[in-house]
Amino acid sequence: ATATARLVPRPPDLIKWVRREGGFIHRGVKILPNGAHGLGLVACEEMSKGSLLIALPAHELWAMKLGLKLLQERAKIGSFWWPYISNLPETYNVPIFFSGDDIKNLQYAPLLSQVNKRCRFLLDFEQEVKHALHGLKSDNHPFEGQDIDASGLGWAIWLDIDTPMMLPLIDMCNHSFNPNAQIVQEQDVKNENMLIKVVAQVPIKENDSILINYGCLSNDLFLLDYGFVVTIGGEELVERRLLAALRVLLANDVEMVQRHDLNTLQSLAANAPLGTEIEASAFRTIIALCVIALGHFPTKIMEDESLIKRGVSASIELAIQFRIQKKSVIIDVMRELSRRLKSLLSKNTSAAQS
Ligand SMILES: C[S@@+](CC[C@H](N)C(=O)[O-])C[C@H]1O[C@@H](n2cnc3c(N)ncnc32)[C@H](O)[C@@H]1O
Repeated sequence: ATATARLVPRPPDLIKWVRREGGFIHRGVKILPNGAHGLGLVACEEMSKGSLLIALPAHELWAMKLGLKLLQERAKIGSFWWPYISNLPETYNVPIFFSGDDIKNLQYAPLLSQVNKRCRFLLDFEQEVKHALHGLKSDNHPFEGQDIDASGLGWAIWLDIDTPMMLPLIDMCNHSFNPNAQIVQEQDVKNENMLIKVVAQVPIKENDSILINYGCLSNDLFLLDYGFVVTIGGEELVERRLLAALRVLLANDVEMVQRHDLNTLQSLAANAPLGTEIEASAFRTIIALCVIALGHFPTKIMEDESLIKRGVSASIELAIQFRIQKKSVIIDVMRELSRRLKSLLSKNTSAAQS
């Protein structure tokens, strides 16, 4: 999503519209371009922890299922929802819009099965809607004569995947796993309606982006639902629980295991806590798991690179880059563990010789 790729090139002012409709927006909150993330909300002044940044006015449609309703509204220029809808990206760079060739190029099983499932659903749905609308005159047509196809439905449904709500302005917030703001829902004291607010979770400095956590999703789902991936690979070389589990499984001396606390067993820095032999077996097992994981990819990195060179759509390039990154993380782990294994074994040999 970029600043220019809106449904309307010069959309009406969303902030003004939300305020006019009774919503609250902190005076320091602005919509600004946010690099490769498209538009985003930015703090133009310091805000303390707990500050109310946005409160949407209670409105039955804020919490309404989107989908077809959005498509219906998209047809009505100047409708109540127009300032919101016209600010939405025209399309989303997500695999729902992949073509058949793109899907073949992707060749990555977990994503492919999701894409196929969704595409099949959209295509079936397109047929059903077409059937129901067949022969309707335009003055009777619920979508004002708009052609309702799988891609339009995909556009509408995309918005509905994780947040089954219309959240004008709030949905301008970009994602981070270290968010500085969060969405809270509160019952309005005056009536039954839910109030939806964004509140600063930590102190926010001037010029900071206002970021919320979209959820603890896997990168596969981030790519599928939002068209981006977050940095992969953590600070640790080996997942701590996996390391502890392997050390314990491979050990045959219960007492020796019991002499160590869980933190030590989970730590790669704790040098071979159960002895060199167990440590070497644990490293070999992890290296073998890496080999199996690499074997599950249908392509080699070189093939991925040549696919990109041949020229593919932006979404496919992102998916392929993601696949390359995943493989690189695995290869780096194998390389580092092999190095550690070698040094472990050589220390062992020199200890035995002396
Ligand atoms: C709910 S919208 C956020 C507003 C959006 N940036 C815009 O310009 O309308 C979600 C989209 O923002 C972008 N985005 C949000 N967080 C991101 C992140 N951490 N990295 C990359 N892109 C991100 C992606 O394009 C995603 O599909």
